[in-house]
Parts: sequence; C-alpha cells; structure tokens
Amino acid sequence: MIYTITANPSIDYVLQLSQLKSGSINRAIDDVKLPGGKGINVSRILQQLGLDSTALGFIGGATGTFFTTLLSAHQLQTDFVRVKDDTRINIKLKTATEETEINGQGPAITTAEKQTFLEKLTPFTQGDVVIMSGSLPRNLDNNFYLEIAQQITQQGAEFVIDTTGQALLDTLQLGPLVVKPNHHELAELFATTFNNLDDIIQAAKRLLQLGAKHVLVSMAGDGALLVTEKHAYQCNAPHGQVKNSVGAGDSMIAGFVGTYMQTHDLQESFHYGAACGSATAFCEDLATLSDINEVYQKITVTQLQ
Ligand SMILES: Nc1ncnc2c1ncn2[C@@H]1O[C@H](COP(=O)(O)OP(=O)(O)OP(=O)(O)O)[C@@H](O)[C@H]1O
Ligand SMILES: O=P(O)(O)OC[C@@]1(O)O[C@H](CO)[C@@H](O)[C@@H]1O
Repeated sequence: MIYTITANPSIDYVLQLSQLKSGSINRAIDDVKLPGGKGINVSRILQQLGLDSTALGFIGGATGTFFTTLLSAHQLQTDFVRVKDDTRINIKLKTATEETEINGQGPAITTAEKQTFLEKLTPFTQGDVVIMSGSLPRNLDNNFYLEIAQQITQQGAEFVIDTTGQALLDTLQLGPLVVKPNHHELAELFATTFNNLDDIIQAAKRLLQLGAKHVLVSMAGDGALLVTEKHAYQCNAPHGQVKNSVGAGDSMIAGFVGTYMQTHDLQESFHYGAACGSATAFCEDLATLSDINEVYQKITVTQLQ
C-alpha cells in the first residue's frame, strides 16, 4: 500500500495575469482553485497510473471543508485529521513568462491534534511506502517527519521524503527510498552554489552518503538527474508550452515511486518520473495518463557515470 502524508495541504488559487506589477492592483484574466499540497498531488498522479494510495494529513476550518469539496471530484482515498484552524490558501500567479507563488504558513496544530494524527497512523508493513511531502504547518516542529520516519522504518516499511532544510537532513540517516530536492534546494541545503552538472552530482552523492538510497535532482526546464550508489543518469525536459508547473516535482516523485514499486528498474522509474513531471508542466492542472504517455516518448535518459 502507498500512503502520502501532506501535513500542510492547501487550496491552490491559480490566477492568470497578463502581467504582474508589484505595488499595484493586478486583475486576473482567469482563475482556478485546485486541491493542493505536495502529497495530495502525488496521490492524484498515482491514481492516474492506476495505483491506489491513502492521503493523510491535517484539514481544518471552513477552507478545510472547501478543500474536501474540491478533492471529492478526484475520489481519492483519504484519512485526514480535522483541526480547528484553517487550511491555507496558496496563491499561484502566472503570466505568459513567469510563475510567482505565495504559500501560506498553514494552520496551528495543537498537541492534541498532532497526537490524534500519530495515533491514527496505520501500523505499516513490509511493502508499504509512505511518501511525506511539503512544508510543516505552524506548531509542528522539525522532528515531525523524523518521528514518523522512525515509526515507518521500525515497522519494516519504506519512506520517501520531499521537504527542505533540516527536516530533510534529519531523516536521511533512516534511509529514504528516494529524496527529490530541486537544484536550488540542494544548493541551499549545503550552503553552496553550482557551476556545472558535476557540482550537482557531487552534492547529490553527499545525500547518498548521509543515507538516502536514491537521489533525484529536478531542474525544471533543464530536466533532471538520478544519482544512485553506482550510477548517475540525466534526462532532458522536452519542449512544450508550460501552462502550470506547480506540482511537476510531485508528479515526478509519483511516477518514479509508482514505477519503481512495480518494476524495481531505476532507469525506467527515472524516465517515467520525468515524463510525469514534464507532462504536468504542460497542463493547467496535473497531468493525465495520456498526457504522461505522450511526453514519455520525448524523453531520453543518458547514463553519465
Ligand atoms: N518547464 C518545463 N519543461 C519541461 N519539463 C519540466 C518543466 N518544469 C518541470 N519539468 C519537469 O518536471 C520535473 C520537476 O520539476 P521542478 O524541478 O520544477 O520540480 P519542483 O521544483 O519540485 O516543483 P514543484 O514544487 O512545483 O512540484 C523537472 O525535473 C522536469 O523533468
Ligand atoms: O509550502 P509547501 O508545502 O512546500 O508547498 C505547497 C505547494 O506549493 O506544493 C505543491 C506543488 O508542489 C502545491 O500544490 C502547493 O501549493
């Protein structure tokens, strides 16, 4: 079974603008509200791949109720903890040339609500994969993912973590199946800058040394890298009209993990993950299976090392 944990889901309010002027009133020419949050996006792509998952997390207040309504259209299996404070609304501002995101902090989670979540976690078993993604809402300390990762690994299941900074570094010792920083997050993690691909591969190898089993480095329109104990692979990002790249990284994780669970073929998982990422970038919302399969044909994986 696959579980996704989105500690901080969101309503993604995507506004299309002809141009964005800071310090002025900007009027949208179009808008859409999507049920967002990284783990939710992962669950939605897994569903496209025909894989069931249960989405876990905290949902709260009137915005939480609206979030549930938005999500109900997708018929995902969910088991959220209801909290008192409001689920956040994340603003995604898009013009023809750039995307600007403003993400809310998320609800305050009380100690009792956190406890309810931890007690709710199903005993995981061997073969389960738990994908933990995104920022943590207010009041949840950086240990939150570590606590859950400890529980998952003690029970013989695997975990994947897609978050940034210390919360990511702390869980590496427990051997996540894969981590997927983008190249900016990876540079920030080691307080460095990259001058070339080799610098990025070296930084990815540091994550392997710290315990990650596989490292995906996403680089938006420049494609992605997969670095494993033995090899490094690169893939291209095909050309296409970028409509909304929000969720491209989550799609990549879903494609990689979903394919890996079925095939244990790293190169194929990387190829399919990249197809999911690019296909989502070319869609208003997340990609569908036919979008993904079309984009897959346009991606080549090259072994670098
Ligand atoms: N403009 C693009 N054109 C083609 N492919 C893209 C584009 N943007 C993203 N992708 C594909 O999706 C993958 C993941 O995208 P990206 O690096 O933006 O992830 P991310 O920063 O985690 O995004 P998010 O947090 O919005 O999910 C990239 O490695 C690439 O394969
Ligand atoms: O603030 P976080 O949790 O880091 O990211 C949240 C978010 O930007 O990630 C998803 C795209 O990856 C969006 O659906 C959502 O708004």
